This record gives sequence, C-alpha cells and structure tokens, in this order.
Amino acid sequence: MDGARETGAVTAARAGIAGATTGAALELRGVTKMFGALAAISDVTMTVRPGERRAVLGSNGAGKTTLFNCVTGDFLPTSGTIRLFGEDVSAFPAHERIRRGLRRTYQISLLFTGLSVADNVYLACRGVSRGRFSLLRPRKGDPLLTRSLELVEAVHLTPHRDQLVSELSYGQQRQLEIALALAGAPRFILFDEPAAGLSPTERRELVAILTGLPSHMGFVIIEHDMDVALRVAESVTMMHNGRVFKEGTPAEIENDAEVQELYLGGGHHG
Ligand SMILES: Nc1ncnc2c1ncn2[C@@H]1O[C@H](COP(=O)(O)OP(=O)(O)OP(=O)(O)O)[C@@H](O)[C@H]1O
Repeated sequence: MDGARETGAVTAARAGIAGATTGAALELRGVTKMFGALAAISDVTMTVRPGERRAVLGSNGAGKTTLFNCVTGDFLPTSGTIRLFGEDVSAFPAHERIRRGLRRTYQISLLFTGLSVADNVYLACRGVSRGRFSLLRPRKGDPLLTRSLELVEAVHLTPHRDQLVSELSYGQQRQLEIALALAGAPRFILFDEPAAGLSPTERRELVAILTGLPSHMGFVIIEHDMDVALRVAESVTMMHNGRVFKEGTPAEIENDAEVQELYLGGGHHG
C-alpha cells in the first residue's frame, strides 16, 4: 500500500539524488528506523544542498520527528546512510554531529528563565566556544559578547535584550530559542515546529526571522502551519506513513491534487 503511494515524482527525485553524492549539506539514503515491528520511517532518501531551505510536511505520525532524531543522532537509524557535508555520520553520536555544524531547535523550551535575553545568548555562545569553562564575567570588547548581541538582533529581540526570559511572551521565547540554535555559527539547522503556539503576528515575525537568516545557512523545518512552511522554504518533502510521498517546490506541493486530498483535506487551497 505504501509502495503504491510512491509517485513518479518520488522516483524522479530518487534518480536525481542518486547522482548527488557530493556537495550536499545533508544526504539521507534509504534511512529506516524501526521501533519493534513499527517502521517509524522507511527507506527515506533525501538530499538538501548547502544553503537550501527545506520544509518537511506530513500529518501526525508521518515520521517527521523520527527523521529529525535520526539526523541529529538522538536515534541511530536501523538501516541506511546519513551524510553531513559529505561525511558519513550515520553512527556518530549527537555531539559529533553538533561539532560538524548541525543544530536543532526543540518543541520544548530549554531557556534559563531567570536570566536576561542577552545572558542566555551569551552563555550559548560561550558554551560552544573554547574556554567555555572559564567563569570570568564578559568584558567590553569580548568578541562573544559582540556576537551574542548580533544574534539577539537577528531574532528581533534587541529591544528586549535586558529583560528576563520569564518576562517575555511565548513567541519571544521561541525567537530566543532560534538565537541559541544560531550560536557557534552552525552550517545547518533543524527547526522543529517553530510556529507551534504562535499568534498570527508572532508567525509573521518568525517568517521574517527565518527568511532573514544568512543565505549560506541551510535548514530543514518541520511545520504544521503550511503558510509558514511554504513561505520560508524553497523545497518541500511531503511524508506519509514514514515514507517520502512527494518532493517539489512550495507551488508544486500546494497545487498537487494528491497532496490536497491527503493533507489539506480536499478542497482547501492556498
Ligand atoms: N520512541 C518511539 N517508540 C515507539 N514508537 C515511536 C517512537 N517515536 C515515534 N514512534 C512512532 O513512529 C511513528 C512516527 O512518529 P513521529 O513522531 O516521527 O511522527 P511525526 O510526523 O513527527 O508526528 P507529529 O506530527 O505528531 O509529531 C508514529 O507511529 C509514532 O507512534
């Protein structure tokens, strides 16, 4: 049944991917993750170019989070290969993938709520730098201090930089989490439903932040909000029952009759 769902688009994408072993930021080949007898993801093949922004869509249980966990090293795949910037990291633990420039955000908050916005970002920058065990206070001219204020600006929180995290709105806290993921100049980021729980205004802010990231910084975003996902991504992988169901541009995915039937609930459009 799943096999029958594979479309010509997927077959064509696979053919393209087969030749693209070099130069990819992220490359998955035949990745499967079993939980007992359940295949959470099956034979997932996907290539993301450096700087590319890819959305991974799919209904609940489609396998999106499992896919992320396999890429980050939180789970080791049952079979298949994962390459980061050409290097086979399939068996690497999470920290080795972080060292290679991979970052992720989580749906749960990992912030220090009793510290200010600027201090949270400074500590994140410190945590990924040399000398991270030093307890010295930051001094004026400290490059990490400068960098952390740049990151606060990149997530549009400069007016709130001295505020305690506990005083921020939920949306601002999510913005701050993006700044933490940007610490240490990552090469590739996985965003796990960054728009979840945000108001329409906060969603617009999120779209502006994500589209404003440096162009060399590729990312994959899991997002239930199609509007956000299709506005920030240049390519889309649609998953269903643990498999890649379709790949295409946002316009192709949005206008695809099978996608509309499966995911958008029939007549919904735009
Ligand atoms: N640790 C686990 N143990 C057992 N089964 C799991 C585990 N994690 C995920 N699954 C199962 O794998 C399948 C895919 O789950 P996954 O969370 O990856 O989907 P998803 O697309 O992220 O869904 P959602 O949008 O609800 O987060 C589901 O059937 C889920 O129940």
